[in-house]
Amino acid sequence: MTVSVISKKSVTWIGQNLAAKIDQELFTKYGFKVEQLMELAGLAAAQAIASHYSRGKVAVLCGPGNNGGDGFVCARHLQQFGFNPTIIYPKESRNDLMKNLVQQCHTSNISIHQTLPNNLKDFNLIVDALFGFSFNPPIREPFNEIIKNVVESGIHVFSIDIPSGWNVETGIPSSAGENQDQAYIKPHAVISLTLPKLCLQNWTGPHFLGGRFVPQGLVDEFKLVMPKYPGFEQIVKIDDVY
Ligand SMILES: NC(=O)C1=CN([C@@H]2O[C@H](COP(=O)(O)OP(=O)(O)OC[C@H]3O[C@@H](n4cnc5c(N)ncnc54)[C@H](O)[C@@H]3O)[C@@H](O)[C@H]2O)[C@@H](O)CC1
Ligand SMILES: [K+]
Repeated sequence: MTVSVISKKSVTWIGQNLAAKIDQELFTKYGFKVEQLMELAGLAAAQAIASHYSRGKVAVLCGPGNNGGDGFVCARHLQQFGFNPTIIYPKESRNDLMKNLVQQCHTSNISIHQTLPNNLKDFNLIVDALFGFSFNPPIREPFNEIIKNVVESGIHVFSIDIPSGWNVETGIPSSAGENQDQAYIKPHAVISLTLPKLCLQNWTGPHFLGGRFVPQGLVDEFKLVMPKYPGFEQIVKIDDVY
């Protein structure tokens, strides 16, 4: 599958407040349910992974918030695409949305674990769906230890929306003068959702963009420049080529 490329300069790059505002309006003024957008976000992530990596064993790390929800949806679609996903879900959330996602994966025979498996080395890819645009450092346990182990494993990591542990606007903790003990994901590839966040502006690795669901009224209201998706595609790639 060939993914169309767009220029870095052809979209708006957004900070944490604007990302949260867009999110809120989608659910209030525009009447979306989180499940609807999460399904499209997780599907876009799975499509980006399938376009970029060979089929194999994938460990999907799911956090307690909606970024984690994207991870559960992504795992379901990866299974449909012929991958063999396993979910690692360290901090169970009590809300119905996450409970339903657990049930969907469980009944699809996708195994769900609380801690990293001992055989992590057997996995071909790790999907990072721990934290998205609502992450506020410093990172709390058990996530700091998990991220350290993931980085040490050397396995390629695909991050959803934001590499976990990064400050949403300033990027890796050390560059922001924050605590050096803070672990952070070093992604091999990323998919930004809706619009790319400021933390990735200087990042040069494979960068996908998905989340083709923002209504025109919201685009006009916040004066956003959205990606031009070709045809009926759900993902594009961001590059410096133009
Ligand atoms: N607006 C959009 O485009 C959409 C966004 N979605 C996803 O939703 C994400 C945002 O979801 P949420 O707002 O639920 O938040 P996140 O999933 O980014 O994170 C919130 C969770 O992380 C925990 N957390 C925050 N900082 C922490 C720290 N320092 N240490 C440990 N735990 C910490 C919080 O307690 C909370 O449970 C996006 O990044 C994206 O992945 C999609 O699901 C739907 C559409
Ligand atoms: K993430």
